[in-house]
Amino acid sequence: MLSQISRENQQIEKATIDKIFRNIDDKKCTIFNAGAGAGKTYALILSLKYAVNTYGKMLKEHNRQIICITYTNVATEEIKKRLGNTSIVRISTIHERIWNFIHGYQKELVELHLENLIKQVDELVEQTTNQKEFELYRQLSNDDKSNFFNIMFENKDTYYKSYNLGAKDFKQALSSILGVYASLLKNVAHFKKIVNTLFRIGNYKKCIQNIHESKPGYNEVLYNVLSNRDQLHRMKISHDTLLEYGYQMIKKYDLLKRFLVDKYPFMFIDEYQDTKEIVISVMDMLQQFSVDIKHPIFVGYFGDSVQNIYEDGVGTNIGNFHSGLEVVNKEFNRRSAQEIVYVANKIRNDEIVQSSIFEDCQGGSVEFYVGDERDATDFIEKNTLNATKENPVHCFMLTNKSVAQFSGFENLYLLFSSTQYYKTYYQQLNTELLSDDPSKLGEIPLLIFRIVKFINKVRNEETSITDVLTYSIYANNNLSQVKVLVDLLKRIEGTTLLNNIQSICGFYQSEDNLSYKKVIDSLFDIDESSIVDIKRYMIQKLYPNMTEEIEDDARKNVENILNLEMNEYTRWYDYLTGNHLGNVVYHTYHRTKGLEFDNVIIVLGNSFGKERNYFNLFFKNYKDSGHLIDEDLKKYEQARNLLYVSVTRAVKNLKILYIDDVSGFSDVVESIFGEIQVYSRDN
Ligand SMILES: Nc1ncnc2c1ncn2[C@@H]1O[C@H](COP(=O)(O)OP(=O)(O)OP(=O)(O)O)[C@@H](O)[C@H]1O
Repeated sequence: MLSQISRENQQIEKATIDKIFRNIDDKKCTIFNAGAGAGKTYALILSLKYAVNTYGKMLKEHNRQIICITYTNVATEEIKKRLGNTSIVRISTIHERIWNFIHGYQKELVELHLENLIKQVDELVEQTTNQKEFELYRQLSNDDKSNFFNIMFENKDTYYKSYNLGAKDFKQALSSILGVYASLLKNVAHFKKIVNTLFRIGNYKKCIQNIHESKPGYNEVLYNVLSNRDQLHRMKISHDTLLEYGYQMIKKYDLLKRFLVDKYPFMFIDEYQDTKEIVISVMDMLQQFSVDIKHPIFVGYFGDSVQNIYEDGVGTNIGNFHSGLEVVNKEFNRRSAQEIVYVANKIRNDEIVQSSIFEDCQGGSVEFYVGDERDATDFIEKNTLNATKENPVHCFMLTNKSVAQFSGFENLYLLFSSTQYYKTYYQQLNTELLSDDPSKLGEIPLLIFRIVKFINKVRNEETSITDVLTYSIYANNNLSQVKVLVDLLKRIEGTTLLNNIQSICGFYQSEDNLSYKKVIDSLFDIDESSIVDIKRYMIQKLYPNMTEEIEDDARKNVENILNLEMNEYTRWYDYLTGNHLGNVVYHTYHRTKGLEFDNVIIVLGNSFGKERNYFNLFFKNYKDSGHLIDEDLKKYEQARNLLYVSVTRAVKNLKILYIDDVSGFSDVVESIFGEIQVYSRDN
């Protein structure tokens, strides 16, 4: 099955690829927008190879390169593997690339950073003048405001040490220090908001002053790949700010544009649909500029607007940000059996109607069952009896919770999802707690990920030293010093995450080993490497709008997160890093993007995330979606895209268990998936 291609189809496919090659030659910016499994990633690799073979010598002679931008680090590695070794193609995520574009222009970057700091100060000062939490603070005279700030600044240590205490103890710890300003403690949550904001303003102002005075460490902006929060006052930026700075720099400096278009005449972007608009604008700026100076570059976008599953992706709007793109289509499917392609076309229901490129494309299967949520475990068990570790069944689960439960880290998931931050930004859990790309994890999950990764590596006898220690550490120590350090790291122990962190911090305090301190400082990457600071940081991030009523719960929840067994964290870590140990592999729908599996089970239902009516909204409006507007249209398209991405991962066999009633739209379900079968545990 899926092996024989007629000469005619071969030629049609070749013509599509040739069209892309011609556009590369003619520097005609192109969008290859084709359905799932059409071979876009494959075509991208062929295009890269073509550019290398045709232009490699010239590029090398002129010290020029080809750029390929991928959506995740995982995709970067995959393309590197498939392309093979070449120094001419630079493959990376957009963040790494943008940083590479701008990091050499530190004078200009620092200027931009300074402007940003001034803007941030203005915005924070504005908050103190109009937000309700600052009401009492506003009543102070200017002298009192600065006295209050000075007192708090001098007593920063006490403030932070007391930060995690209950409201009563917190007030007690601070009231004597505050003297006449103790009345500000009336509402502890408001008080903390006031002090944190004033500290931030103070930090930013200090940083502005240090930049003006050219103090050491203030003549350079740093980007930390493994952190997703800005520390502007420390001259450190993270992902979003990096893109913003990149955009601003390229917009402002023609010389930089000139350098970039000369250096990189070919740029390829994979999964364009989920790329941020600001990135497309950067590409557009560069291309327009290249035309103006008569050194045209080639920009090629590879993707599928219907596979846009992240809200900040450009999707169908790409034309608004990069105009004049030449569209190349391909309507063959290279991945799946005909039975799956048929279902995919039906879901997509637009002008792209795929047919398999293979003559022997029959023999796959699609089965649609209706059952109960309680049937899911049984359904999966019965349908995976023949699965093996080498040939597993891949189950896409409707909820993050069930993925976590089946993968062995349900408690961790439940604790995070019950925090204030993730209750508010529920949709973010998908990426911020479950992404296989560390750069997409949330701030606290990423901190914990780093710690768990570090502990796992330290405990694993096969880990090499260079994997745990940075170059600067082992290069600045002699062998016996490195041994002392490694022995110390190996003494870190504990059965819970908290025990491990306590053990790490214990040695930090008791041992006089500078290298150890450096390793731990860069591991935690917070103000101070102490358990108090970690807790405070977790509370601040997971409860950004703290009120007195929720303070106790917040503290308890953070304690519970820390008190979870290390084994559970290791299972979460294995899940994130794709270290699958069983015959059945569980996925969130989002994580399956770009992948393909012979046998797929999808557990499906009406709701998705916090949305009660999601997939049912899609099925109900399927026959007449033209009347939908605004939120409903957005939701309809999101549900369609996610369903499309999911079913098109299957190569041969697809089984769907719908865990809600489908009677209101059974005709649509049947027209897409065929006969509806009723699943019952007793059969
Ligand atoms: N020209 C080709 N020759 C041989 N195999 C191909 C070719 N094009 C694609 N394939 C194979 O077809 C399958 C689907 O291709 P690919 O993953 O590139 O599709 P895609 O369009 O990127 O899919 P999706 O959008 O669903 O992620 C892969 O197994 C790939 O190796």
